[in-house]
Amino acid sequence: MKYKYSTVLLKLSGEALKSENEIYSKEKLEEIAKQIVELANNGLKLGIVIGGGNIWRGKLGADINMPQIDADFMGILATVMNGLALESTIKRLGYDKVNVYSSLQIETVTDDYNFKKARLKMKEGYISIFVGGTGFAYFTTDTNSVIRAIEIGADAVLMAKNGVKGVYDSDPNLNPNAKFYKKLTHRKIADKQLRVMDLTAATLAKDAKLPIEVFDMQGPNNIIKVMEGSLESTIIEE
Ligand SMILES: Nc1ncnc2c1ncn2[C@@H]1O[C@H](COP(=O)(O)OP(=O)(O)O)[C@@H](O)[C@H]1O
Ligand SMILES: O=c1ccn([C@@H]2O[C@H](COP(=O)(O)OP(=O)(O)O)[C@@H](O)[C@H]2O)c(=O)[nH]1
Repeated sequence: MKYKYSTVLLKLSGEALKSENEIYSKEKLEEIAKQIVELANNGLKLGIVIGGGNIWRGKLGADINMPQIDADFMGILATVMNGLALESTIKRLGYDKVNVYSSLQIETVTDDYNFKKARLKMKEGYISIFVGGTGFAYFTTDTNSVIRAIEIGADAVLMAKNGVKGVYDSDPNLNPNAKFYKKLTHRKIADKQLRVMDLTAATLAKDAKLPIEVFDMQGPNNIIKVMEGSLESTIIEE
């Protein structure tokens, strides 16, 4: 199958993995992993950044009087758990060439990372799962997605949303008349404060001239469809 891209960085939020009451849905993990395996088997070079929002976000720290920096590191650890859950599901589906690279060195369960090694392994068909975010508090995995995309030489960041098909001029869940954008510049994201990623990530992507494609991953094979170019989405580029 011909895909639009040859190397991508796929950003998944933690929300994508959860069920109604559990931090993990077996069905959702399998649905995501199945598509990732098909894409990798068809030659797409895949880097994946996974968030931690199904388990913990730093902003929750305030609820328990926890300093932001401590709360953020809990969120960083949540991303490690999610990366291991995804790795295990991908391997259970029979695809063994997976590396989990963590910004926090956790030798027992993650691989040590340098971008040159990751690029070589990806040329051999290895999927790179990046966990631990940037490894710094006060950031989010959106920023880490842009950083890792630059490092692996990705053609684009594929930003998966849950139930929203792309970027609008306002929150479509609050404003039924929100206008959908098929195309946008990075600058417009910042200028119009469109909440689709944090401004640090948008600015970094603009400076690196890195395209971002925002799509809704909820839907049968939507991750495959967006790579084939057959899914309506928002493309952000200069
Ligand atoms: N301009 C916008 N375009 C699209 N979605 C927006 C916008 N502003 C706010 N939203 C809201 O942001 C939500 C996605 O939030 P986000 O934290 O990025 O989700 P995810 O956890 O999927 O990454 C959407 O469900 C939507 O309700
Ligand atoms: O570089 C990073 C990435 C993540 N986080 C923390 O980890 C949490 C989970 O990451 P994120 O919110 O990006 O996950 P997602 O919303 O994509 O599930 C964030 O709220 C932050 O508290 C962080 O401190 N630094």
